[in-house]
Amino acid sequence: MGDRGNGGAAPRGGGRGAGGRPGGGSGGRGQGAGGSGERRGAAGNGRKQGASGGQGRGRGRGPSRPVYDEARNTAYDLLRAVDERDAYANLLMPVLLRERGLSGRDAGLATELAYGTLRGLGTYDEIIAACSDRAPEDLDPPLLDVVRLGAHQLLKTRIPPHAAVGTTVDLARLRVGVGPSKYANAVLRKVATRSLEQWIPIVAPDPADDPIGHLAVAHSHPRWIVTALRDAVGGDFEETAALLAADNERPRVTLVARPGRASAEELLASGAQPAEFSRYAAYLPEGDPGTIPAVAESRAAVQDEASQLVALALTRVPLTGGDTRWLDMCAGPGGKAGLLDALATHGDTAAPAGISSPESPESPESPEASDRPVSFPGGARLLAAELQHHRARLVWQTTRKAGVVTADGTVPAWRPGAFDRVMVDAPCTGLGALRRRPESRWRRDPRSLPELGGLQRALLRSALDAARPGGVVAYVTCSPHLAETVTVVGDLLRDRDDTEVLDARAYLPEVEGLGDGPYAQFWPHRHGTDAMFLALIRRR
Ligand SMILES: C[S@@+](CC[C@H](N)C(=O)[O-])C[C@H]1O[C@@H](n2cnc3c(N)ncnc32)[C@H](O)[C@@H]1O
Repeated sequence: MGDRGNGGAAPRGGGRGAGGRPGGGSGGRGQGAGGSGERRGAAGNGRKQGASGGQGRGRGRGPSRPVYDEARNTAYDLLRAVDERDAYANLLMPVLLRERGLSGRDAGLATELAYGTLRGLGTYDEIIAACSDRAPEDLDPPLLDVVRLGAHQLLKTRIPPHAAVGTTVDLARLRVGVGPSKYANAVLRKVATRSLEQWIPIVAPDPADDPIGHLAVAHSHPRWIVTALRDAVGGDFEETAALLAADNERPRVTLVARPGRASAEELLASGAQPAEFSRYAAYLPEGDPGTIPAVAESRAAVQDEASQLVALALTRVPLTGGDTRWLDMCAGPGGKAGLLDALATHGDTAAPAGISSPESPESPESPEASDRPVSFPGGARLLAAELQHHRARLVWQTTRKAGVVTADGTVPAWRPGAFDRVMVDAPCTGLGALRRRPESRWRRDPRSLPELGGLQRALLRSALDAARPGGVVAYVTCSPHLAETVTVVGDLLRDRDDTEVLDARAYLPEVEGLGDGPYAQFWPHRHGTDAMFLALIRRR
């Protein structure tokens, strides 16, 4: 293919244009796969097929009736809902699976196809463009989604090419129309002529000319996100590529055993596997977490390990004086509040080596003389605040002893200096959790950064005011974007002489590779966690 010149991976059609780039420059590369605007309604006239592979159907192309494949139709419906209704894939998919009675292999296939297609569509659109005389953005969005689904199966799964093409053409016939199905067939047969590794150098910009554009296409991320992540890892392109690749992997399911209510050992006995970092965590290799008794009874929950560790780090900072009043200022839907509530009540019952209990003989006589991490003994109470009432209700459901209020953290409903420890898990772009929300990279918009930055600064300012002298604040984002992390903290603290930044890494002795300090930055490619950022700030 000739000079691409445009460089950024962004979805070319289907209305998911966040961070998109103009045009697409796909003209003239096609080899004649024409399309038709013909479109039909929903599925309904095909023969139903239970198995997901689409093999052994003993039919030729053309006049035979298309086979209805529940897994692929479900994946397709999810893609359409994401496009048409701005649905959240991770919320809608479990509903669709339940409604359609899909479980086991078929549920796994539907999920993999939908999520994988959403993650990879930046790359797939470039390849589709190279195989067609029509730019993806000029296709009818339903047809584009079908072709993307087919491309994903051909390029990123072990589904045999004939099954990937055959089932996709059937899907197109049933859901989009006979004419479009011919177009899908022609394009996918061309896509199938090369592997993903062979297509990348053809469709992506030369890395020597445009390294950001190359990574954007090769790893299916919008260009602005590649730039932001490159900056966040310190400018190293190899590490950026590793991070982008990790964003395209399915995240493992991590459980948290809430202290005093469950233990990691109990989760292991229920089929989970030992976790790498948190003493309260366990990994669930397969199956529905809701079937684990401790999870069903809210004594345990699904929670990324970095989320657990930033909450733990806040509780490990030694304090002078009382330590009974904690605040979670942005608590909804309640993941960190659930853990903080249990820690406040029962204490850090499973502290790792390197963390002493405040009473232990090796502790300094006055813990406040040292910044050495300590394990909290229990006996505090959490107040959880959340702006949105429906999210505050979720916090109320997930906590046991905490007080829960619907409140704007920037307009405090509490008096200044009221708390010993404050968590502010600020609203952010969520660039640290792209693995979890497959469509989110295409929805995020860099233009939201200034507004978010203003809110993040206001919340951190209010959190510092809410902490008493000697108290401690954790500023957390699920984004490594520098504009949401070090810039926010740096800007705010420049004007305040009543604060001291602690080395957050010292409170996470079980984790290496958290950066140069004083902040701690988790990474999917290093730790297998979300890219969570933590700053610990002591109020003087
Ligand atoms: C990143 S989420 C918090 C996640 C939560 N800590 C957890 O672990 O489940 C940020 C939350 O802040 C809430 N929020 C946004 N603006 C707020 C404000 N001014 N005051 C309090 N909460 C706010 C959002 O509604 C959202 O629920």
